[in-house]
Amino acid sequence: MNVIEIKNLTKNYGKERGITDVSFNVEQGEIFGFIGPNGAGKSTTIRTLLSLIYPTSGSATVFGKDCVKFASEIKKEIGYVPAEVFYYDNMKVMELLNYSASFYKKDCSKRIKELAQIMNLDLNKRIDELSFGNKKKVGIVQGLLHEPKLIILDEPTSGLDPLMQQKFFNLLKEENKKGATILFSSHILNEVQKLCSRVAIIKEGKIIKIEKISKLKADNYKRFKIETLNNIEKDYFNIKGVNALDIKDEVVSFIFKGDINLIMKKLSEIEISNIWIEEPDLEEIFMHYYEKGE
Ligand SMILES: Nc1ncnc2c1ncn2[C@@H]1O[C@H](COP(=O)(O)OP(=O)(O)OP(=O)(O)O)[C@@H](O)[C@H]1O
Repeated sequence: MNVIEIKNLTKNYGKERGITDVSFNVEQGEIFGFIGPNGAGKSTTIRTLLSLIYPTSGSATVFGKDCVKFASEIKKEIGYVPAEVFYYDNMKVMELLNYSASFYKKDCSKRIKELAQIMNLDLNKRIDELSFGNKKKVGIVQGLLHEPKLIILDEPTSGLDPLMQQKFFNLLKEENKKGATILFSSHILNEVQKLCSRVAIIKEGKIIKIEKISKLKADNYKRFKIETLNNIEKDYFNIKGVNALDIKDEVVSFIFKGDINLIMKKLSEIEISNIWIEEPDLEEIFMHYYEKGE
């Protein structure tokens, strides 16, 4: 069963492009990633799903219900963590969370305390005393306190330190084990890979690929920078999977996609003095692979 079904969803902001003909489904029990560079249309898609904005054309359903017609009913089942959180500064964290909980007809007080403990959030602080990261944690607790069946997260990790990100990911995995379906939007491929089973990739308002993470992982993108002891022939690295090749004197750099053994063999045949192997960011992968339709 599909918890989310998005069909040919288009949203224009006047003459500005928002999203164009976006279609994808999220199955029950999935952790589904939604990735794309800044301005690609992730927030627009999510905000349309939540009826915070209305589609220009196309439709979407959540739990089989049209997201515009049944907006208020659907909202009770969704936990939403927005990309940016704005609060009334003079409220205490606990007051704010109790206020949020009052929209759901159940006692959320135990869960609020549990979540605050997991996320290391002081419930007695005033909102205006909190750092950006701690405000983000308030948004996370606010989104999860009613134990929603569908969790929608829009770039939720910005502002969280690596330890807290890990705790948050564990929390999401637990919610998922308990049965929650998760839509996780991000522009960081690496974090989506850690958590999700499938991803939709959006670029300039259009879905360009829907892929299993296992396939993306097999693609194994790496950025190489190598310092060689001798000058390298221009076409030495001209092999399948190598992109953005740049050779300047003894410094060679490129992005590689494919069987890592192939490139290691190539490297073992030349004398090198230094090497850096890093994860390319999503922008680079988009620029050098998806744009070319590889
Ligand atoms: N309120 C608005 N008015 C006009 N244009 C908008 C509005 N909100 C978004 N857009 C445009 O819609 C497009 C998609 O933006 P959106 O915020 O959905 O992208 P995103 O993938 O969430 O990016 P980011 O990671 O930067 O938040 C962009 O071109 C943006 O400029």
